Amino acid sequence: MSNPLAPFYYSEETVRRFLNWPLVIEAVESALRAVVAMSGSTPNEPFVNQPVRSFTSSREPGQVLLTMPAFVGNYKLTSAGSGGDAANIPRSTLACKLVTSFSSNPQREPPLPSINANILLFSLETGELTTIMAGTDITTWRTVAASLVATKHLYFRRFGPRAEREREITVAIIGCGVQGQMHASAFCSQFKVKQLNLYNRTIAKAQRLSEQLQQTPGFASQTKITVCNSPGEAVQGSDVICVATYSKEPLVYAADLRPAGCVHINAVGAGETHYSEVADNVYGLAQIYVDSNANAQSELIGLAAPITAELGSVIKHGTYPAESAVTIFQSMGMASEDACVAQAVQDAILSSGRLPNV
Ligand SMILES: NC(=O)C1=CN([C@@H]2O[C@H](COP(=O)(O)OP(=O)(O)OC[C@H]3O[C@@H](n4cnc5c(N)ncnc54)[C@H](O)[C@@H]3O)[C@@H](O)[C@H]2O)C=CC1
Ligand SMILES: O=C([O-])C1=[NH+]CCC1
Repeated sequence: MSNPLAPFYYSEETVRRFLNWPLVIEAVESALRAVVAMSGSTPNEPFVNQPVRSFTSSREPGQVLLTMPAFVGNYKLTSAGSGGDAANIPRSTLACKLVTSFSSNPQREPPLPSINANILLFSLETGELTTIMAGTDITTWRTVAASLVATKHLYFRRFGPRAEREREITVAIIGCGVQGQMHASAFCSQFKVKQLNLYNRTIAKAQRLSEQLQQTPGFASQTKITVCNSPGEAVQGSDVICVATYSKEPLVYAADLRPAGCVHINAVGAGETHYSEVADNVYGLAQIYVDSNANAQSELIGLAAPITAELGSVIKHGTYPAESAVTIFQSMGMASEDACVAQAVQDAILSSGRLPNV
């Protein structure tokens, strides 16, 4: 019998209470691994059916609606975060994220986020819509988690299995909007960041982020923060670079990278194309990793260099880059990441005994 209360609704405020790094990182890593397997290729292994997402332009340039469906089969969520009876049981999720990107929203009065999302979860038995979950924070957290996972496997693991806990790094954040802010705080909380370089087109925004970070309880006191006057200044001497803007012009150039290489770049944002923030001469010397080859084929047309591999295959097979490599994680964002995180959040909410429709 249908649930008379369906679909359940979980607000942004409720979702936020259940987001934490172990839960989100585990769910995102599950999605990245699962996407490597084709549907039904190995029985009982995790797999993803993820058709290419659609982009619908709205009234003005810079206003777009993305439709992001995914089925993730046979994956496990074991972290304490997802908890309850659901822990460690293979599960499957059918979901669709609807997300808009309106790049001038932060200039509105009052300002609004550029990215606004909702995630729909469907019954595997009947196909009915069971849950609508606010997805704006999930989008931010899962995108940052993908960068954290990429940095662990494409940068730190070059230096051994414990390097992400032991090795001190300098991190550059280019673009201090919603993504840049969370990249900055997450990288400082998850890794040993000795130097954090912040750059934003409007410098005051980078200065505000610097002050906020320093006032955050528990913020790593060993991290020195520098607000930079140019992206080049932020990039120079950095081991890890996270770039998350709407720039149609390159902000990261080869001449600014450490001459000895040994650099990892998380290319998160986009102008008209995903790869416009990083110069062709960086792509030319780098190994390029993506979240999904299938999405790359339709969304990275014109990329200046070939793709090395999916991040999920590096995680699965331990095929880490050489120490001196320059690597780029070209993050596009995947529906399967949203599906796995939304499922983990729903599990955590239900195991807490919290009532839906809040
Ligand atoms: N890879 C993924 O999975 C995801 C990627 N994104 C992308 O990340 C980027 C940032 O998103 P949010 O932080 O939510 O946006 P936001 O609007 O909060 O921040 C954007 C930042 O970029 C800066 N910026 C904008 N245009 C610029 C330009 N032409 N040159 C230099 N700086 C510029 C702004 O000053 C602002 O601080 C966007 O391109 C968005 O589409 C967002 C969500 C997921
Ligand atoms: O994956 C995602 O949600 C997005 N990628 C670019 C804009 C939003």
